[in-house]
Amino acid sequence: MSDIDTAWKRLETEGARLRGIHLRELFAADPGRSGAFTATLDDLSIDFSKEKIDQGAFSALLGLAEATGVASCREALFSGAPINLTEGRAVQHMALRAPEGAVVEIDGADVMPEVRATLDRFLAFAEDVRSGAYAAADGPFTDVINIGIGGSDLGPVMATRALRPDHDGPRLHFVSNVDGGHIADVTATLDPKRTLVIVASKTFTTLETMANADTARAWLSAALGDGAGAHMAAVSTNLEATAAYGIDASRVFGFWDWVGGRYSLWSAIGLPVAIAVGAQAFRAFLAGAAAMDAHFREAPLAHNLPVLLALIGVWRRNVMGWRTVGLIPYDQRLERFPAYVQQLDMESNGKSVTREGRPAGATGPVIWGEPGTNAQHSFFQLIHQGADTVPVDFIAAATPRGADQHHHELLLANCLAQGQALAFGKSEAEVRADMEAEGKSAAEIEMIAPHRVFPGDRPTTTILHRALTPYALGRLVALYEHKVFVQGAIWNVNSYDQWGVELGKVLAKALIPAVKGEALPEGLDGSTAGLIARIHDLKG
Ligand SMILES: O=P(O)(O)OC[C@H]1O[C@](O)(CO)[C@@H](O)[C@@H]1O
Repeated sequence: MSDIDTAWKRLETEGARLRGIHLRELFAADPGRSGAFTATLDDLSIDFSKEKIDQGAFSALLGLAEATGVASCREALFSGAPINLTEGRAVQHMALRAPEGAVVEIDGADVMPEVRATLDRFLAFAEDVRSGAYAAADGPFTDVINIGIGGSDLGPVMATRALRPDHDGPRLHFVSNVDGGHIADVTATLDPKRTLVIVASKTFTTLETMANADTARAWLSAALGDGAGAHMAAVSTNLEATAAYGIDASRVFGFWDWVGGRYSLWSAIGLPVAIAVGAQAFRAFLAGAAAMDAHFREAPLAHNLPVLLALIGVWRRNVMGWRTVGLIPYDQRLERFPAYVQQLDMESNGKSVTREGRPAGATGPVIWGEPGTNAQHSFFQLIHQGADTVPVDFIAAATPRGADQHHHELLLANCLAQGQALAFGKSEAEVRADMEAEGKSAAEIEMIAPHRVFPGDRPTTTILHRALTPYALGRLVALYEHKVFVQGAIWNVNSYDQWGVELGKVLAKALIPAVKGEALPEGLDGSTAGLIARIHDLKG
């Protein structure tokens, strides 16, 4: 049996043992377990004491990390080796936030001079837009539309909303969906004469983005004629395509094929964020991520935050067999964080073959979520009393930014209460005692009590930091990036390709003529042909 098989076997044994032990019992046996199962980096902590693990399981998880070579995979990542083997590329988004003086070599060449020059250039442009040094014909830009999708959209949207207290630049708007309603609704409220449009696309070929860019250009041209071009900027790795599209090179900002789309927020893809919050705050955001990079690279596995978060995920997914994870920020400004992590995690580790092309076991879980406390009043019912166990990550800040302290205390109390209720629940005996104290009749108690029982034993991990500053946001995003990397290493999948999105793109292109009313593609299946016929009927 290989070391890896032995490590998995040991975990199975630990899982079988712990499955039968309620979280209440784990806390009764070791009331101080939050000390043992909390890891910190400065003001950031991860408390995983409400997960169904104990020291035996924890040490088995660390054994798995060692057996699967997480530490050597981590070195390969930072070395600039082409670990994205299906595309023959290095994975080096960390270079985009590397500190002053760092040298990062890819293919034997230091990429940092170019990275720094591009960062300086796009931050200078952001400052020019903010100050009005680069202005619209009628005065400073009041509004900016970022057109992009996936990694060219979710990161900028998420970060712009998260950093609302730092937002002192022009208003930001985001158009991603090819649904014409999206761009129509955004442009309806804006003045083209005072709006800058950024077309953000790593490939500059994405159907949705190019269709929206064409529509935006037509909207600008209708108001500005030949002046429309001055209202457009682009971010891409495909500089030939941006030139062919006619966007002036002075407003085109590049990045590199060793930056995956869902890891590109740190590159010029972050331009809209920089326009919103300014260069200084953007640099603080990068510094926060760099601090997490240094921690991830240097900290021993047992105290390494991304490694621990990844191991908790492996325990939930592979040992306990729970298939989804709720990501619930108790922070309204992180409202798009679950969607951001959803792409980061599910596009990276939603794989079913190993790096060698053989069948992989259970890999990336389904990630979803909404901010608390809203989540409590919608789907938390199922998490408390549903038939499935749904593990949850909570994220909260100890202090608010630009918001009322009293509200924040209510928010935190709710976050903590959910973790308590999920872990410890409320037994039937407790429910009956409460109902008796409320003066309910024996018949009513008999009928209602089972419905009021909370089984508990439902795991949560709580991530806490001081405040959601640009630095803290950078650190948080990098935490999840590296967690995804560690899980990919353990599952032995390539976390950096996304072939699974390709087939739909090809099929959609082939169907466009038929949807427009031309001939159906040859050999089209009966269901799709029937749906197209129905669409034409309904169009009339
Ligand atoms: O930035 P691009 O090249 O337009 O791609 C957008 C998104 O599309 C994807 O390639 C998936 O289709 C994502 O990985 C990417 O973030």
